[in-house]
Amino acid sequence: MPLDGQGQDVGSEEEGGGKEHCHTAWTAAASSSMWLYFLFVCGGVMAALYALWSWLIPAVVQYNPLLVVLWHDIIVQRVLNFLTGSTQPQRILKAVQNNATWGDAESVIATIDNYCRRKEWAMNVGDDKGPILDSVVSEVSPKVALELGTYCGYSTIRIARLLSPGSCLITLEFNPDCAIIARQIIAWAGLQDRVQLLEGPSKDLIPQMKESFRVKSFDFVFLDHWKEYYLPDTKLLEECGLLRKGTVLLADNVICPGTPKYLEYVRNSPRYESCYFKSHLEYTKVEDGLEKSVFLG
Ligand SMILES: C[S@@+](CC[C@H](N)C(=O)[O-])C[C@H]1O[C@@H](n2cnc3c(N)ncnc32)[C@H](O)[C@@H]1O
Ligand SMILES: [Mg+2]
Repeated sequence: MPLDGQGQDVGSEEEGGGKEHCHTAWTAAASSSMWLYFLFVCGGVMAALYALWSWLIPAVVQYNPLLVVLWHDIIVQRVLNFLTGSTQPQRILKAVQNNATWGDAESVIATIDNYCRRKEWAMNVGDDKGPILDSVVSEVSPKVALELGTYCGYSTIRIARLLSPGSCLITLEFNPDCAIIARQIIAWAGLQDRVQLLEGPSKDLIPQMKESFRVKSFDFVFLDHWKEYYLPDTKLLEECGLLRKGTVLLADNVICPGTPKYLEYVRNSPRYESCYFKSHLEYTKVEDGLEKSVFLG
């Protein structure tokens, strides 16, 4: 009996064990297929988000000035700052160090354009308006040039690489974090000897140009700092006697974000002869352009 009982007991245990084993195998199979399904859904969601982030939204917003600023300058930049623990100028410097040839200005320009077209938009004058800037600089062939607003040094490099030996470019930047990066990018392009980067607000530095930096007058001025300063700084340059008959002012972003007061001034003042070069806001399809204004004295 005990044997039978034991035998019966063993038999029923084996049966129970088999059922349990079967049940466990089913649970394992079900949970692994649930996992596979979960991973598949997550992968799909990630792929869709990536396509939205890197292709669909940029393709849609590139036609609208407000959406461009909202998406690229506010959302994407903040997300990348948060995820990478770095600033946009630091990321641009890294792209230059990883991809551009040391001492080769053209390769620095191409690297920055490539990075800003493919990875993240930045407020450089860019590769659409860049050739217009190049042609005006080449035509003027300035001995002494001024740039208002350096950011990472992209336009500084575009201008400085076209200067003849003995010429120089003074560039002003009031954000010290940008100035640190710009110095390194300008050095990477091999142009540090032709460029003097001054840190501080234009309204304080412009009046010091004659005494502290021995500038008689500028042959060329590139205006590309915050748009509300274009007009007051132009008037300051006039008051300080830093414009001579024939000085060429070239102003970026006169349509987007726009500089209506400056445009009204240079287009209506008898002291300037002004013309517009139509193009696009950097790395987008939004209309923007450069205003070239020759100071008549
Ligand atoms: C549009 S970004 C310059 C882009 C640069 N010119 C390029 O194309 O590569 C404008 C820069 O001007 C600087 N800035 C704005 N207002 C300024 C001022 N009043 N004085 C000096 N720097 C200024 C900002 O900190 C910013 O880095
Ligand atoms: Mg600009």
